[in-house]
Amino acid sequence: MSPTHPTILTAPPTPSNETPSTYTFPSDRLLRSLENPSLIPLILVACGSFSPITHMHLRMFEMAVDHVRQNLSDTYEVVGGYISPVSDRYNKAGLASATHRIRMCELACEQTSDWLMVDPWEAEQPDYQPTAVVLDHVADEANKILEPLMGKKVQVSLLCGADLLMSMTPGVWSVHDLDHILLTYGLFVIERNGTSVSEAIAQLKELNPEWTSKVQIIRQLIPNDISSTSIRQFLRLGLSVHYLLPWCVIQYIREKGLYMDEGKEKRPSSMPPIGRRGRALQEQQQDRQHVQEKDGPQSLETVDEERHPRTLLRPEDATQSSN
Ligand SMILES: Nc1ncnc2c1ncn2[C@@H]1O[C@H](COP(=O)(O)OP(=O)(O)OP(=O)(O)O)[C@@H](O)[C@H]1O
Ligand SMILES: NC(=O)c1ccc[n+]([C@@H]2O[C@H](COP(=O)(O)O)[C@@H](O)[C@H]2O)c1
Repeated sequence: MSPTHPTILTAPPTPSNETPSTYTFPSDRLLRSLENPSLIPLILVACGSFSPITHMHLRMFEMAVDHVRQNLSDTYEVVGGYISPVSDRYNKAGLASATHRIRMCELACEQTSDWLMVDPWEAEQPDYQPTAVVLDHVADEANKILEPLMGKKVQVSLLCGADLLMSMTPGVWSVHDLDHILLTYGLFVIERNGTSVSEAIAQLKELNPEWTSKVQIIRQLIPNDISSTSIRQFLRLGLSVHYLLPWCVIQYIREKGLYMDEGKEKRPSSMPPIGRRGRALQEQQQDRQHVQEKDGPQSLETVDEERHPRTLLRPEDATQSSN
């Protein structure tokens, strides 16, 4: 256990594998056959808040497909991609309701992609579902459909940004889940401004040298630093978010009046109130310079510690981490 992580006081409810009766695993866009039958079919799953979904969330999948084609073409063929929005039980400030987040993701996938899908299973569960359980769910459902058609098991992998990789420490994740995710599924990690990938990898290696064997790092050749937090801040300030997220999502946000006030957003904002913007922006730049001089490059609003709530352990691990 890392001594830097506080004792977990609130254990989440026991993960439930009950599936609501109306639920059907979305599979209409899954490829049913492989172009090269000797390869392993690969499904990418991105877990997160998606509040709201941005162009970068969608682009992560395209970057991962390019990465597979360029570096792993002798092993994998991508046959599907899923976005799995987290449920309302996720203890994070500033989230729209799961219903809205699912719908925004669906609109974005329907209108900007011909292969991405949204799996609402995680968001519709009454209890918080650890990411390991979500990946198990997708692997089970996808294999029910594809294994008989392809005669082999599908490999499911987690697609995420480097900040999520950096959060992978006992205290935020259970050791059992890290073991399961990193050894069974593997990770496709998109580098992200504010997180040192090499530091994150070193941290993971120190915990268990085997854990990095299935981690693929994807460089951002055209850096894109969009975050949902900055979109929410822009919306509150009445600034344009055009070209940062799909138009259909912008329309949905306007129609439903989402992200217009501070709401539950408690995390310190790096965006100043509109009247003081000029001066505050100046201060922000000075701060940023100070932080960069001190700690290397990072974005003020996206320090990893603020990004991920620390109350996601399974009950048995909460006990572990307080010892
Ligand atoms: N600009 C980005 N570069 C790399 N990865 C990203 C980027 N934006 C989002 N991601 C990744 O997408 C996944 C889901 O993101 P999430 O919904 O948490 O968005 P976010 O922008 O990080 O949200 P928030 O600002 O609310 O913390 C995470 O693994 C996150 O690291
Ligand atoms: N223990 C876990 O399974 C664990 C820990 C931290 C984050 N996560 C997941 O990572 C994602 C993080 O999303 P955000 O970046 O929006 O906080 C969420 O889907 C969350 O469920 C899972």
